[in-house]
Amino acid sequence: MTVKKIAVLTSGGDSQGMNAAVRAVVRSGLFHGLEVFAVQRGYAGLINDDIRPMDLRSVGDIIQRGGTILQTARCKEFMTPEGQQIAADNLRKRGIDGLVVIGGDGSYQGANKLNKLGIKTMGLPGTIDNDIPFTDFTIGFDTAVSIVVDAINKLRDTMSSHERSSIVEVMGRHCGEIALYAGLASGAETILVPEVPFDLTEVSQRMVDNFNLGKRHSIILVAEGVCKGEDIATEITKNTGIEPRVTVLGHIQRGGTPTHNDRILASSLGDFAVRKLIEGESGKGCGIIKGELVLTDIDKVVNTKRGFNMELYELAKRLSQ
Ligand SMILES: Nc1ncnc2c1ncn2[C@@H]1O[C@H](COP(=O)(O)OP(=O)(O)O)[C@@H](O)[C@H]1O
Ligand SMILES: O=P(O)(O)OC[C@H]1O[C@](O)(COP(=O)(O)O)[C@@H](O)[C@@H]1O
Ligand SMILES: [Mg+2]
Repeated sequence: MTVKKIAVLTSGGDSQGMNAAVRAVVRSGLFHGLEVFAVQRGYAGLINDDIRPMDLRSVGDIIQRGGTILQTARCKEFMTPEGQQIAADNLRKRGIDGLVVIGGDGSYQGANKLNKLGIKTMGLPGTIDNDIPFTDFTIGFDTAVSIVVDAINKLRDTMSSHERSSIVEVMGRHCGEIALYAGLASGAETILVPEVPFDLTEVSQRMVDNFNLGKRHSIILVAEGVCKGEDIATEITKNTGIEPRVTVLGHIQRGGTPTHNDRILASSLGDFAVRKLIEGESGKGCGIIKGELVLTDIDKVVNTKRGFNMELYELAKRLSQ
């Protein structure tokens, strides 16, 4: 049986493009004759029954906005079977039989639980971390990388004027994708990610060699999942006497207007999720692989670790000599 009433929520860390995805789900659902509801504050809103009907105008003027108009939450209560049951019951009592969850790997775990409780659930990859498998990119990643690259451009100006080295700590909870892409795009000499072991003595020596080779500055990009940028700086100073300046970009990476890539990805995936729900699919994660929209069992998505692109990593290393 196909769905008649669906809901959409955003969960976990917000990401640029979540609004574009909400807009796509609402407008595509209405276009196909469904009733569409929005849940405020992710899974917390499901438990608190904070659910409202949406119309075409409720998602006007949001495609260009960062953050999420539906707000988001990290909800402990939803981690319990009792919380999940309340959430499913609140949807059911309104006759809502389909749910689109826009969030990261944690939110996918929650979507999987709701699917097992009989709610037809679709996951949309919304996180800056790009840590979800079975999609080349997550919504927000492109914008976050652009922000990091822009910041490094600025740092280069001052660092090269002083012939200094810079350590930039970027987000990525257990995942080095932001560091990898931003590092390659900004010409960082060293990229430190949780997926690849490294030796700080070698990293320190590389910095010294770079200056001896005539470089006027040196950039180390470290994913927060490795350690704090300050810890790397302390170690480098101990090894070499060089005093790198540390910049922690923090939540700046999660704000601002989404790039056109993120808006297009969000629009395509939001519409895809709705069409697949109508076709009777459920318990799937939506993704894009080599330009093609794909569905993968959400059970498989949450039980698979995303692979790391060693080719790009090696390329960044070769080109930053
Ligand atoms: N194993 C799980 N079972 C049920 N719900 C979960 C699980 N893991 C996470 N969630 C829910 O998803 C929310 C968002 O997850 P989180 O990891 O914080 O962000 P993200 O989805 O961006 O990775 C959590 O606060 C929790 O409510
Ligand atoms: O916003 P918070 O709660 O400080 O969380 C920070 C975390 O959220 C992220 O920005 C996004 O991660 P999630 O998608 O898992 O929420 C991580 O890169 C970062 O570690
Ligand atoms: Mg996550």
